[in-house]
Amino acid sequence: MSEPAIELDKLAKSFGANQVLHDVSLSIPPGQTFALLGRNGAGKTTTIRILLGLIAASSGQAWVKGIDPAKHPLHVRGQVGYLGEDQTMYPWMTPVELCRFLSAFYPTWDAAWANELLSRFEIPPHARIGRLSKGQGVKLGLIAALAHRPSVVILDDPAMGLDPVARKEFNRHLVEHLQAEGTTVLYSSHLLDEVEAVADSVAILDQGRIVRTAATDALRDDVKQLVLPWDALAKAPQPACLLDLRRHEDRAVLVIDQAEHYLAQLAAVQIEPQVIDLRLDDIFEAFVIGRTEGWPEQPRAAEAVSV
Ligand SMILES: Nc1ncnc2c1ncn2[C@@H]1O[C@H](COP(=O)(O)OP(=O)(O)OP(=O)(O)O)[C@@H](O)[C@H]1O
Repeated sequence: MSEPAIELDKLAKSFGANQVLHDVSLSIPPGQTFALLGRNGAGKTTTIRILLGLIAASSGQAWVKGIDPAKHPLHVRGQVGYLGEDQTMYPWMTPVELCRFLSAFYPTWDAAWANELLSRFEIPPHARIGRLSKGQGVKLGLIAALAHRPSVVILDDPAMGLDPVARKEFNRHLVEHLQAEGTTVLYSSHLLDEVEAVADSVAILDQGRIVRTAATDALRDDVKQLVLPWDALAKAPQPACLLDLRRHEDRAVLVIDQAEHYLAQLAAVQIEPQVIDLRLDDIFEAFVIGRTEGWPEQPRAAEAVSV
């Protein structure tokens, strides 16, 4: 098996007394498009900054293409295409000048592709960068990150600040182009419907901990919403992987991980709930804000309930 393009092993990070990453481990194979999902403050940017050697982990290790960013930060940054959340570029240059400037640093700079992206993204080539709109600045940052054709690309919320058309352009064209080229892409995002369309795998980061990592399709297969009469819960085994439990009038609405296993347990007590497929945003929500308390007491003598 080939070496992972990106690997994290039990990464922890504290800022003073505030521990913001706990035991974060990940392995991303080459060519994969991997989305890091988390609410504000979950630790996405901190993880990315450690991967680029911009900050040091408190403990644990990270590797990009086998290189330790804590020891060789410049080597890693030379190999990776990176777009940060608050990328600042040289405001006095024009986009064309910036591309020329960057091409001197990267022997692999693809000037033709940079020009094609400048025109596809409708960036005024000769305007001062300081005068560009926020979205134009993000697009220019993407070009700067990608035009040296790195084999690993790390993007911190690349769609932030882009309008819906530009986001589609990013997802449909740019990410698909990178996928076709076999580039490894790690990106953080809040826009889950767009992630769903392109990410091979996702990790859900909640308060500095990875609570689930899976191939996007497998996650949709594993996590389901089940609807059954509330009274049936008393006869149902309590699920080991309950993510959310709500009562809607006389019905119980559950979100369950490893749903297939739990459905078999329910079938054994003659309960056949309605099974509903979930989108990635609902799955994410169940993991990070799901409520699991309130399971009814088991009755002393359980009777079979059919629904
Ligand atoms: N330099 C720093 N000093 C102190 N605390 C920090 C520093 N950088 C980040 N933090 C804290 O670490 C936590 C995680 O922040 P981080 O920026 O990694 O979150 P995020 O998941 O990227 O959030 P967002 O989606 O809002 O960008 C937050 O509580 C933040 O306040």
